[in-house]
Amino acid sequence: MATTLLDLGFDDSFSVGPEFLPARVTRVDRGACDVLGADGELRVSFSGALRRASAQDPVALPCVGDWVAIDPSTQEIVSVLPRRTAIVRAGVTPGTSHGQVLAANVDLVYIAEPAVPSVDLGRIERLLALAWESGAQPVVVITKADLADVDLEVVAEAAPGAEVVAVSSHTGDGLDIVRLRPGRTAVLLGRSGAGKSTLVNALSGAEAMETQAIREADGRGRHTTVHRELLLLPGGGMIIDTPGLRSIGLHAEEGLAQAFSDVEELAERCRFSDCSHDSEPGCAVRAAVEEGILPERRLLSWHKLQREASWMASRTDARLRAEQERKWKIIHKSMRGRSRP
Ligand SMILES: Nc1nc2c(ncn2[C@@H]2O[C@H](COP(=O)(O)OP(=O)(O)OP(=O)(O)O)[C@@H](O)[C@H]2O)c(=O)[nH]1
Ligand SMILES: [Zn+2]
Repeated sequence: MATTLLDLGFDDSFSVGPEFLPARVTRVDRGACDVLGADGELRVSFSGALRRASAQDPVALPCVGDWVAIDPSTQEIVSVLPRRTAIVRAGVTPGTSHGQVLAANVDLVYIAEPAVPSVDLGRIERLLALAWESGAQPVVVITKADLADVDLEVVAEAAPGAEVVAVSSHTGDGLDIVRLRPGRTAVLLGRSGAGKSTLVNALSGAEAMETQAIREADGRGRHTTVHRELLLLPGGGMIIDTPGLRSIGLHAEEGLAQAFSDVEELAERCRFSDCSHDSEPGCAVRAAVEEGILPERRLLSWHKLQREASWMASRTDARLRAEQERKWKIIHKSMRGRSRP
């Protein structure tokens, strides 16, 4: 069965000029991309204009999941189409755009959290903030559900607005709930060892991702899922597996507000509109904790992630700029190397 643009998630909201071909990025490395289009797979490079634009602003670089316009005569990407959703690594300060887009045009964010040793609600909350910030719909996926019973109600309390499901890639339980309709794209987030690759393999019914055995065989050990890849699943739908996002920073103020919509709602009744729910008089959030309406853990989490978000905001801009400049130096060096006779 041939893959159509619709199967890849293309719709009226994306458009390219008549002289260009639309295609979806499945992988990016060293200034080139693998893309999938109506005519199948292609390896394409970046046009000069795109290189220049990306040097100014790394967010202009194509990333996995992007829809791009290809010039068929040069096999180059001439532009990245406006993203419907974007998972961004901390560093995008509002008003500037020094950051890194990890995945684009994702419909669902699967937050994988293993049932064992124990479900870490704090990590789920942090990834939920990131997910909400992306514009995609989060789903909390408790993995390895064959190993422990998890109270999904407790998880749901930490995840207002998100569906919570339990799956086992080993027994197949719950897999049907996370299967995707054709044209839909999910990205998997979660710490290393959460069972992301195993879940992708279970959904694709094949060894689509590098397995741990291979990783160990090549002597590099674990944590070496190097390439972000967009995979077409056999029953339709696409899944993006990113490297273990353990250190993903938080820069998601709106996302935080949504991940903590219960706290935000209570905060409307605080005496001060800028209440930090700390020691201010008339704090409705602390009152709710005292009355047992809001779990204290939720308020502590909220404090922790708020602090982290503002710390990231002050720190990441400079660091990311340096990182991107270094990257571009390497790319420019390799381009110079290539043009020598
Ligand atoms: N019992 C059980 N074990 C699982 C399940 N899913 C994954 N595992 C095991 O958990 C370990 C880690 O799984 P991976 O799929 O490699 O985890 P990952 O999230 O891809 O890890 P990184 O690539 O490091 O980010 C492996 O030993 C898997 O066999 C499951 O549903 N049940
Ligand atoms: Zn308050």
